[in-house]
Amino acid sequence: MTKQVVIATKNKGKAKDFEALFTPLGYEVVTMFDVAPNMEIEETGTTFEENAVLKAEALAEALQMLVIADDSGLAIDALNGEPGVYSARYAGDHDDEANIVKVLEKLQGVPEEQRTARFCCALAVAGPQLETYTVFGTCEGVILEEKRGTNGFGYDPIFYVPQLQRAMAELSPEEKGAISHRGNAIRKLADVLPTLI
Ligand SMILES: O=c1nc[nH]c2c1ncn2[C@H]1C[C@H](O)[C@@H](COP(=O)(O)OP(=O)(O)OP(=O)(O)O)O1
Ligand SMILES: [Mg+2]
Repeated sequence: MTKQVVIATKNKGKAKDFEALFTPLGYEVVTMFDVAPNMEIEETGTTFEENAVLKAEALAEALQMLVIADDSGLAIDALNGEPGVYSARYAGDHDDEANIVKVLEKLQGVPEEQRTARFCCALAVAGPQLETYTVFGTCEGVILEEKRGTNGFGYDPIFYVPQLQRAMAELSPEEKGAISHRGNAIRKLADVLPTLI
């Protein structure tokens, strides 16, 4: 029987990222679409960690199972860390295209050397009999002036990865996982995960 890992997300792009990361480790990824499609979890926290904990604990409580949640976003230096924890709602309601347009407008005229940014990812692990804990991963980059590539999701088309000289949306899911904030956070879970699931 394949081991399953439950992720408290309703973001299909994130789910794909997790599949690329967990499939090679022998886990099948299960999301809220499979186990709690009608559940809404409000993200009332002011940090990535707080929101990740909220999501993980709510779903773990509902399912009485071990759950991982991801709260993530983009922090742009020239915008004092915006959109940050509000990344999904920056231009309204979960509209990736509108969010990108807003970022590009705000950065209009800002030169390349001042367009530095990082993706952040807090993962929370929660479950019955388990004290919830979190890990954090980041990925450094530069905000492009226009979109490049069609892979990934969210802000990937405007996030340039200097290390690979490509936009995040020009990477395969495996290439992204090797350097991404999400991949870096998951690698911090690698030691404990087999003991939990
Ligand atoms: O690898 C990434 N590549 C591009 N964009 C990304 C990435 N990682 C997070 N992001 C952006 C997308 C969204 O605007 C926000 C996450 O918001 P966040 O609340 O964590 O996720 P969500 O609401 O889309 O799904 P859910 O809460 O159900 O997991 O940051
Ligand atoms: Mg969300």
